[in-house]
Amino acid sequence: MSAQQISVAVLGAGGRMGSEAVKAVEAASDMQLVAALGRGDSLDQVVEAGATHIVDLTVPDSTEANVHFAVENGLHAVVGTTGWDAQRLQRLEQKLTEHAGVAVLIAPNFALGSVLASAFAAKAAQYFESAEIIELHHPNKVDAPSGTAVRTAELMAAARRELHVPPSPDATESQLDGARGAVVEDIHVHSVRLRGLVAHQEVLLGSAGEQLSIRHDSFDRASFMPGVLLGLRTAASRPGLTYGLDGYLDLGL
Ligand SMILES: NC(=O)C1=CN([C@@H]2O[C@H](COP(=O)(O)OP(=O)(O)OC[C@H]3O[C@@H](n4cnc5c(N)ncnc54)[C@H](O)[C@@H]3O)[C@@H](O)[C@H]2O)C=CC1
Ligand SMILES: O=C(O)C1=N[C@H](C(=O)O)C[C@H](O)C1
Repeated sequence: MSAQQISVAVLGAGGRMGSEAVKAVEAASDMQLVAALGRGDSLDQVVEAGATHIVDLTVPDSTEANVHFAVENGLHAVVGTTGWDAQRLQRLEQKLTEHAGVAVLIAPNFALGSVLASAFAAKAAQYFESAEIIELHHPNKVDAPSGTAVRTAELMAAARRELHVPPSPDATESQLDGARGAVVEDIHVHSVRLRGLVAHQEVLLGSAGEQLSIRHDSFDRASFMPGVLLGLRTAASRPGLTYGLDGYLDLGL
């Protein structure tokens, strides 16, 4: 093993994403897969195997404990699992202050096109009256709205606040529960679950007489793997918490 090799443990290795990540790490000449864990496996295996990095692609209920374990053991973590709300992020930041030099990347979406689409949407949301998000996924997804949609809404809302853009106009007075979707920081988010889909998102922006749609489609989970590898290659040089793969990219937007 060369000195520069990254020793990776994949958590959630039997899942849709985890199994892709196992293949991607095995195919990377600068990485070595040292452990592949599924539900019920002891995290101690990660340390015993000599991992320097973990990739977490598990479930929202498990990810926080997995990442805290990694940090406590001095391992860098690249995390794609959803469920990282403000409280979890805050607890993780606190934990990282006790373990200087350890890096965690929480990436709601590893696909470069998706990261770009969210960044474009945030910029564009400053210039339109109305802004809503539709996310569309395979029906086996356990969470709604998607982590990507939540992050996109947060970025859009922050950008709109910066320019004092008022909330989107909406005259709805009565509705069936859920008819207007979930509301994330004033942005309505609609979740579609449909057999045949993988991971898709459309941001709709409207002003008088015009509409801009910003759409991204992942047709295959291979689309997420360059981002996973980028995360693994970059993490050690970016100690502390990074939320969003855009934090490792120079998007200049
Ligand atoms: N950031 C990104 O680009 C992407 C993120 N995701 C997210 O990744 C997560 C996984 O998605 P999928 O692979 O589609 O789900 P999945 O259900 O196919 O895979 C999850 C796997 O984790 C295993 N698991 C559960 N708890 C575990 C634990 N404590 N230790 C080890 N393994 C454990 C399960 O048995 C299962 O095999 C979801 O939160 C999903 O939203 C999915 C696609 C892209
Ligand atoms: O569960 C999925 O499939 C995906 N999950 C992530 C999310 O919730 O945003 C990333 C991508 O959308 C695929």
